[in-house]
Amino acid sequence: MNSISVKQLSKKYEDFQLSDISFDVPMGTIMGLIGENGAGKTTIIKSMLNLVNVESGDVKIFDKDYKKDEKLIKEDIGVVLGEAFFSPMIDANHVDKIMMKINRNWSSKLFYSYLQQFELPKDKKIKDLSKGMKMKLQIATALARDPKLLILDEPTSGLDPIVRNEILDIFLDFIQDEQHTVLLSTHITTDLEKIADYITFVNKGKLIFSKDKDDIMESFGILKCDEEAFDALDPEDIIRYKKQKYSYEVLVEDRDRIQKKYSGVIIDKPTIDEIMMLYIKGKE
Ligand SMILES: Nc1ncnc2c1ncn2[C@@H]1O[C@H](COP(=O)(O)OP(=O)(O)OP(=O)(O)O)[C@@H](O)[C@H]1O
Repeated sequence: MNSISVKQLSKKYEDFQLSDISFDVPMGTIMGLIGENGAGKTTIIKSMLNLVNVESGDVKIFDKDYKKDEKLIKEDIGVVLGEAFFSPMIDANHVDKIMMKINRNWSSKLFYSYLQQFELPKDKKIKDLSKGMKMKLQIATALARDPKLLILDEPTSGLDPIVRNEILDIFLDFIQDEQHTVLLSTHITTDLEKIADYITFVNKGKLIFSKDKDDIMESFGILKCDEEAFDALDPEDIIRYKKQKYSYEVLVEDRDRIQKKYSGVIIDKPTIDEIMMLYIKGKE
């Protein structure tokens, strides 16, 4: 069963068009949403949460319609959008009191256990917390509602590697029972290499791919060759390429097949960053 199913989502801003975005997130998995600044990641998340009006698209969360069943669905979603979420003048104790009143799924016990785990003070005003501490407080607040689905926009940006790893471990723990799901957007693709099951890549409002991460890592390759070998490549095998001074870097898919087809060429296993860079900056 899919926790999230997005079909042909389109949203237009004056200078930006999100076109026909479709992807599924199976229950019990972590999906990473990647793309450069302004690619449309936040717009996808906001559209799915019905925070902005879309031109078209069909979004199902827990198999329910995101607009018709919005209230019901949102009881089971923890959201971290990376924006100010409470008055800067209150502290974590106050957050607990407010959330207890407005959310029937709220667990103070869980909240305080996350505060302890994240080493967050209970009585320091939000305005006096560091950027990383503010983000951790938001994540603790989202988790303390005991949601089935966590949706986070750049949850680890600005956090040091140790805290980032702690947070990634929390996401991994969260999905352990196969009943919980995480969708997060990020620029830190190495985080996704560690924890994601699926990756959805958008560029300039268009879907490039939505795939199983292990398939991505096993299938894509960067072929390195000289001009003569490049000229001999079948254009169908070239996804994108970049010309260096004396050589070419070519993004290919199904690298074992390509390796057999062109003997003597070097094909490296790429990182997600390298795949992204070649898709965005490479020539077709
Ligand atoms: N409310 C708005 N009105 C007009 N344009 C908007 C609005 N919100 C976003 N946009 C535009 O939509 C495009 C996509 O923005 P979005 O925030 O979705 O990108 P993103 O992939 O999340 O980028 P980043 O990684 O920088 O957060 C940008 O060109 C942005 O300027």
